Amino acid sequence: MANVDIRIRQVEPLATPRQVVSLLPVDEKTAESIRRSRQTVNDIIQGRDQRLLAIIGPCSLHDPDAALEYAQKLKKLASEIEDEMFVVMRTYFEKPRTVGGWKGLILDPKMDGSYDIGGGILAARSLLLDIVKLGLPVGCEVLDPIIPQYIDELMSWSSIGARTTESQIHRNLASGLSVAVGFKNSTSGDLNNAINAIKSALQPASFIGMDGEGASAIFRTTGNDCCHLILRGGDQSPNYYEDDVENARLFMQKEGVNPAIIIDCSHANSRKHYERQKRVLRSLIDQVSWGEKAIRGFMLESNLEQGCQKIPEDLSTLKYGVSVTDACIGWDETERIVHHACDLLRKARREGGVIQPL
Ligand SMILES: O=C[C@H](O)[C@H](O)COP(=O)(O)O
Ligand SMILES: C=C(OP(=O)(O)O)C(=O)O
Repeated sequence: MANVDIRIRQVEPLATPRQVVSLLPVDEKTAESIRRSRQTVNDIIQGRDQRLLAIIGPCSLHDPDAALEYAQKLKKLASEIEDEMFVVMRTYFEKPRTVGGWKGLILDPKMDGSYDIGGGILAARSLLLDIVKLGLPVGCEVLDPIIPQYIDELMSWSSIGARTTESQIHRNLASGLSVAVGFKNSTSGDLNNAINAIKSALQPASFIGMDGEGASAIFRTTGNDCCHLILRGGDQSPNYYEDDVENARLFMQKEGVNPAIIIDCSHANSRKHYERQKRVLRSLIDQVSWGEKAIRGFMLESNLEQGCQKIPEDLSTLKYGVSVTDACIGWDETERIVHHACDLLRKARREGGVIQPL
């Protein structure tokens, strides 16, 4: 008996990226609209477009019908506020768990521990295609380094989560992704790892990956000049307050990186109380109105219905439009607070560009 793979139970074939892409191709009109939205995101991150990047959507997507219904509502909202905000739908299919739990639609689309990853990749790509065809850009967390081969041409923005920001594999990946990449601060609240990640991903990298044909390949990247910091709060406290943002900006400037900051209204910034996201949003809108230029956008965890639910044994009892991971604000509240935020920004601009601090 060979001494290899002693802890591998089974190895199964998986469709190559090329096969999946040819089954679910993107048409030229949609590809062009993705190119444009990527450029807008890059312009916001690099300070050429003064609007806020608004990354809004469910903590995770588990039901394609509900996700598409949500996307239709978000598309309408996006066009109502496009003078102040550029909306990207949060379309998260991979969930990094603290210990365990459902790991997202790509890994476990049937939500029963069967890990039908082939089915999950098809479901995710098909849903992303439906959403981008509405003219709504999408953004995902990149967790597994191979998955981008299957979906990255559809994304306009991406993030590296708090638990992987320190990982060289993810930094290398970010240096080669076609989109702007936000690095979250660590779960402890430490910013060093994220700033180091931004510096690292700016550099060209070489790493081993899988190409479109499913073969091992060496990828050599150009480096990514659209990486930015996402403040998500830490174990001890939130980090969206004025002092936190100022400190982060000064730190980034000192380290010679573009001071582009996105504020995550959820996670440790809301202390995982979904209804507190609106106070984070209000604070960052005030800071932008007072002239804080480093804030380039925000993230909101929002769904059709508020709250969250445990995944039940009997999946037929799942509540429609309710998150199965972190709790979200519901749609009506999302519309209300985002409209309110835009009204405040418009008012600030009318009153002379920005409202001066006292
Ligand atoms: O955004 C989702 C969660 O905060 C993240 O995946 C960690 O979740 P967990 O602590 O419930 O595992
Ligand atoms: C997992 C997430 O966030 P974080 O990495 O900040 O915990 C998330 O945004 O879904």
